[in-house]
Amino acid sequence: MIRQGVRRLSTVSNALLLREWIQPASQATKLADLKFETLAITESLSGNSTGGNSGVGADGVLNVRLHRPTKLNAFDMQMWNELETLFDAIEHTPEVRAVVIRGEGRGFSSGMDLNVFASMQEVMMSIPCEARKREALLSVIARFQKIISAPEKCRVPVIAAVHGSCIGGAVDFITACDIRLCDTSAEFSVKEIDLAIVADIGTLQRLPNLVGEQQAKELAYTGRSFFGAEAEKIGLVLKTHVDAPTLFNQATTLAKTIASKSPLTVRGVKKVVQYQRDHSTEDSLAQVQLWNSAMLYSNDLAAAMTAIATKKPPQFEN
Ligand SMILES: CC/C=C\C=C\CC(=O)SCCNC(=O)CCNC(=O)[C@H](O)C(C)(C)COP(=O)(O)OP(=O)(O)OC[C@H]1O[C@@H](n2cnc3c(N)ncnc32)[C@H](O)[C@@H]1OP(=O)(O)O
Repeated sequence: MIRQGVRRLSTVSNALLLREWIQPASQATKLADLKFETLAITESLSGNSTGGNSGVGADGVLNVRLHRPTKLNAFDMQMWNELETLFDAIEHTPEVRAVVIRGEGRGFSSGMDLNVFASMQEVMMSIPCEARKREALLSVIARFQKIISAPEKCRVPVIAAVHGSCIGGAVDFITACDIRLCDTSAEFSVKEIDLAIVADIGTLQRLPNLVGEQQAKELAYTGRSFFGAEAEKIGLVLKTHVDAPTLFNQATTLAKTIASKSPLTVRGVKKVVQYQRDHSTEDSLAQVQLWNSAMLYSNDLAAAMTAIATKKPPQFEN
């Protein structure tokens, strides 16, 4: 009797834990339960925000703001940690179908908080062994890279809506997003060269794919500022809008459109497009064969067919 009871208890908890792996809903990482200081989750993308966290809207769009407006949304350690937590929580919140991210106040972000560089040096200097010091620095750079890569790894599309300054680490961040939109006030700079740093958290890896190697090198060698119109011309952003309200409106419309599509299919498109970037056409065609032979016959296909036949919008599960 006792052994049977033990077996049943462990079967139940195994199933529970497995279900969390498949569709995680752990309270600790649910978006609505998180409190952020340097990020704000807002009902809409427009208007000013005083912060707060209202969770994801019924439309499946998560509106995120970098929220240190008095410091031009520079990434301090709190913000790095919160971005990591945010993207982890998005994976654990199935209702999120698309993410839009913007900056609060005067711009998107002025990149790494310069105080972090000073703190990094202080922490590294406190490690007496040269090898361990370098090992520690390597692991710190790897952690920054992981956080910057989070939008690319995210299971849903992430749209960056850039107004005002977008400097250094902020360029690293937006190049890992699926789609970048901006307004005419957007001012970009691959600023690391002016700090005598080889940009090391993503820009030099992703920017050449977006704008071409020669153009990426010119921007990274000079650190010069360039504005929305040029960013669109060279292919860094998809579109430059006339002003910030229009930008936020258009970003929201795009996110809502994406969120209305089959989430399973959107996830597939993201994976397939990402795979083709890093593989040959032949390998990528083979990958999509596998994807669709596994995923084509979904409830979403049936819902889409019914929607076409009945001329009613389809309803998809997350
Ligand atoms: C392992 C490495 C990992 C990551 C590496 C990332 C690399 C980078 O991100 S390099 C780029 C670093 N960023 C910068 O160099 C930008 C510095 N800021 C500026 O040059 C200017 O602030 C500006 C963006 C040109 C805007 O100028 P302005 O409009 O005149 O505003 P300010 O008065 O200068 O700024 C308002 C307020 O914000 C503070 N602030 C702005 N940016 C930063 C920042 N990056 N770090 C820390 N603080 C910043 C600025 O000091 C002001 O604060 P006050 O308290 O009001 O003085």
